[in-house]
Amino acid sequence: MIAMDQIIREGDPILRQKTEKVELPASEEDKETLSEMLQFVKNSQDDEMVKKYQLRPGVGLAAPQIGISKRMLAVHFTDFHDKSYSYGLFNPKILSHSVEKTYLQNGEGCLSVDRDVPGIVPRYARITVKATTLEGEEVKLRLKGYAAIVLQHEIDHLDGVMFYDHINQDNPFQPPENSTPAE
Ligand SMILES: O=C(O)C[C@@H](Cc1ccccc1)[C@H](O)SCc1ccccc1
Ligand code: NI
Repeated sequence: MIAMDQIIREGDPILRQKTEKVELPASEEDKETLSEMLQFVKNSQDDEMVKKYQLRPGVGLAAPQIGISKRMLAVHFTDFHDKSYSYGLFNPKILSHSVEKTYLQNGEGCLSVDRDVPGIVPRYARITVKATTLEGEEVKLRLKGYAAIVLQHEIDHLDGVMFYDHINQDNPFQPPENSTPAE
């Protein structure tokens, strides 16, 4: 079971590396790792598990955050319209995105960042992502709003990008042009 002491924190160079594609069909080892990542995210939303193992709640986890520089991530969340997402994804790739941007009005956090970094994080409002699921299925996900934000946050991790890299340093709370807050 993945615990918080296995989560890599900012400052570790692995969080700034571009990850390697996973060879498909995925090995049993890679499938086991991705399955454990998905289970960690689910556990982080279970009150008893959070209390028992001092977990920090999360909606996603990328492989570099547990020290593995591979293109795989797990997400488990319900968006603001009660649509649920639960995936382990190999080699996710953003095929296209909107010009329009969105953002969370309270900014973002990160399981690898043990400090508040205030500011608006501009994200594409709509994205199309292709990937291979933990079950080996090729999927094309058309995402908007909160779901688009979560996947962009996690895919950023696979490219060594942290959420605060996107914050406007001159005016952190200035909404980006052509943007609406996620709802
Ligand atoms: O560190 C991670 O990658 C997991 C992040 C993902 C994330 C943060 C902000 C916005 C979108 C995705 C954690 O989920 S941060 C904690 C958290 C928990 C519940 C809801 C939002 C953020
Ligand atoms: Ni993060």
